[in-house]
Parts: sequence; structure tokens; C-alpha cells
Amino acid sequence: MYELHVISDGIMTLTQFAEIAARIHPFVTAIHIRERQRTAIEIWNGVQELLSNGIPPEKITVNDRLDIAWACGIGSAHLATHSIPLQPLVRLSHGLRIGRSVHTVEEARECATAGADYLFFGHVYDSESKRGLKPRGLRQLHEVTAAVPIPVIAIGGIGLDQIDEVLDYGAQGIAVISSILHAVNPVKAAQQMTEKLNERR
Ligand SMILES: Cc1nc(C(=O)O)sc1CCOP(=O)(O)O
Repeated sequence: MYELHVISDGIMTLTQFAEIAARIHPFVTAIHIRERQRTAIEIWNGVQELLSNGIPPEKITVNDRLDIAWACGIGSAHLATHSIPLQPLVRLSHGLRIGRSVHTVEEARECATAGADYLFFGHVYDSESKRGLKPRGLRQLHEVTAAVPIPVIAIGGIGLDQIDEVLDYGAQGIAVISSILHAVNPVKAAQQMTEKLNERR
């Protein structure tokens, strides 16, 4: 089953994000709070808003903060290149699904060996979030997917029209910010993407 991850944009409030999440969660695999500028208690409160809006805990992910994931009893945590190393965390994961963003084949191999459950690879296409940085492209996506035995989720500039292509290049799903959160109708966008992913199941 191909995965659809939706990530907070770091711009809207977490209350606004939780309102959108409440409407789109039936169509998505994971809802990520990725808010580098926010404090632990703000992220904690964001998770509580997601939970009280009816998002199942197993669909909620926080970036970089395994402590918050553990304390809130949610399903997963997602680490970045600047996060602490995976290996000691994996030993302590207590059933948490742990993802990791990677940007090279080498990093992908290292993180898979260290015990990551899945990877994000990007940015595949031009992305507003990575303005001025050259996208890594489909060929490198394919190299990463071929190099590791765990699911690789494509990220960066992905909308409905890119889904077929990234799956053709080996991605096991997609992760998005703008094509759902900034869509005129986020529910319709999430629904269309899920339908497209399910067609390819
Ligand atoms: C959060 C993030 N991480 C990336 C990476 O390459 O690791 S690209 C990205 C931004 C994704 O936003 P959009 O779907 O709007 O392009």
C-alpha cells in the first residue's frame, strides 16, 4: 500500500493545521508536525489538538522529538540530518515507527542499516520550501530506492501529476506540504492523491 504523508508548513498555527488534519486524515497515512521554530510545549500542545480533533494516534508523527512522541503515545517520529543518531534511539524505540530524511544514497544506506523504518528522499522536484536549491531528481530517487530494503517516500514538489512518476522510480509513497495544505480544497486534494496511489496498489 503506497503511503501519503502530510507535513505541517511551519507557517499556519497548529490549531489551523489540526483543523485541516481533522478533515483529511481518513485519506492519509501520516500527519507530521514539523515545526522547527516551536518549543517542545508548543509541539506537545499541537499533538494534543490533533488527538482531540480525532486523528488516530498511530497516524501522528513529530519531527525530531522522540520524547514528545513517547510521552503522547503517538505512532511515529521522524528524524532529520541534524537529529541525534538513529542507532541508540532505535534500541529504545518502544514500538515507535522511526523515519529519517536522507539526501544521498550513502546516507540512505547508513540510516537503513541503523534501523530506520522508512526514509524520506528529496527534494525530488523544485519546492517552495527549498527555494534556490537544485532538486535531486528522479534518477537519484531511483538509486536510493534500489539501495535500501525499507520504504522510501518521495518528497519535494510533489502533486497529483508527479505521483505516477515517483512510483515508477521506486518510491513507496509521497510526502507533501503545499499540494495539500495550500490547496483551495485540501480534502479534495488529499482524496485525489489517495485515489491515485490506490490505483497503483
Ligand atoms: C519538508 C521537506 N523536506 C524535504 C527534503 O528534501 O528533505 S523537501 C520538503 C518540503 C516539501 O514541501 P512541498 O511538498 O510543498 O514541496
